[in-house]
Amino acid sequence: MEKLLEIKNLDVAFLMGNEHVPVLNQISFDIYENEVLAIVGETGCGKSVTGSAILHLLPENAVTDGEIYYKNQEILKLSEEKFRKFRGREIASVPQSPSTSLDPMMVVGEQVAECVTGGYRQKKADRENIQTRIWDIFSHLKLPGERKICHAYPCQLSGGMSQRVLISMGVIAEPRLLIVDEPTKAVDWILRKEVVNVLRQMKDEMECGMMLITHDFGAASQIADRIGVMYCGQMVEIGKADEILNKPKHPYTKGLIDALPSRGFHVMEGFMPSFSELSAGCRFAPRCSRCLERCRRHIPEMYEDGNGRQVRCFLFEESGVAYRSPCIEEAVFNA
Ligand SMILES: Nc1ncnc2c1ncn2[C@@H]1O[C@H](COP(=O)(O)OP(=O)(O)OP(=O)(O)O)[C@@H](O)[C@H]1O
Ligand code: NI
Repeated sequence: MEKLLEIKNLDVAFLMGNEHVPVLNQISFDIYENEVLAIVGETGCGKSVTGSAILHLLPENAVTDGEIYYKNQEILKLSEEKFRKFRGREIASVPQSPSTSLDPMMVVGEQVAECVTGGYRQKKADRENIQTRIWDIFSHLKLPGERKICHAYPCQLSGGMSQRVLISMGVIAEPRLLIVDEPTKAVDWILRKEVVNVLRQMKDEMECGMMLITHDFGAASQIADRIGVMYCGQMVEIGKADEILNKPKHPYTKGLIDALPSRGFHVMEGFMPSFSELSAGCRFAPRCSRCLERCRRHIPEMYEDGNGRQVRCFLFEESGVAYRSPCIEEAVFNA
């Protein structure tokens, strides 16, 4: 599979008065064509900032460093004008919540059409074209009575229908890469299942890569091909979804999985440190039950096993040994 997106050593800091608060630190990962990469991690770890950096949506007080390549072209440093040709058609995002992203005074068909350059204000032929495409996407997303729904106002739709309208807004321009930030955050349990199902169906039917940002490990493991785990502005582990779920290597990933209701609800102790008070050494060290003396003094790098699994943890520094021998690996965690 071809690489669609390649992020190399991305740093993002925010200027807060005279203070320079570093948030993202050396983030590197790839997204391949037609794959779903989920980014998980607890609140405030930098998932949305990463998505905003890709979409050129960071606020003015953000300072960035590093590179982001989309189909081999560097896009992080592109001017707004040059980036415009990527937004929508190449890289698009699904708005976060119906209540903040849908205009209550406008019929939803028109709002979806606005996501294509020119919207309904285009020539008649194009307008009809867009209309047909909206019907097509609505029926694809199993929005019953798609023609009628185009003329409905947001308050006339159920929660599940509104969520699907938002997804339509992301996919109407047929992007190659779709960024979906926290699709299940504000929705209840029944709706969550529905959103997960729609996304899973989209993954199978539409040919685009997807970056799914969520703190919901359950949703991530149901939809994603690979999962990247972030902690306090750093990527700490990345690998195939089933391997991350069934054989987590980083102690933080293991903690997140143990906290899942299906795995016993063992909630991790402690809190993520604040970005302005980071101590030397591994950022997870203060909460880590496997912490070694050196973890408090030195920052571990990302170690790679040669099969695409990366772990930022000294326990896997001698990856040749730790990765090749399952018994040693078990020993590390079960000791
Ligand atoms: N404009 C900004 N100015 C200053 N700090 C910011 C700004 N935007 C985000 N941050 C900080 O960056 C950090 C990462 O935020 P981000 O929104 O990426 O977290 P997240 O992982 O998406 O969390 P959540 O799961 O709650 O959405 C947070 O500490 C946040 O306060
Ligand atoms: Ni977020």
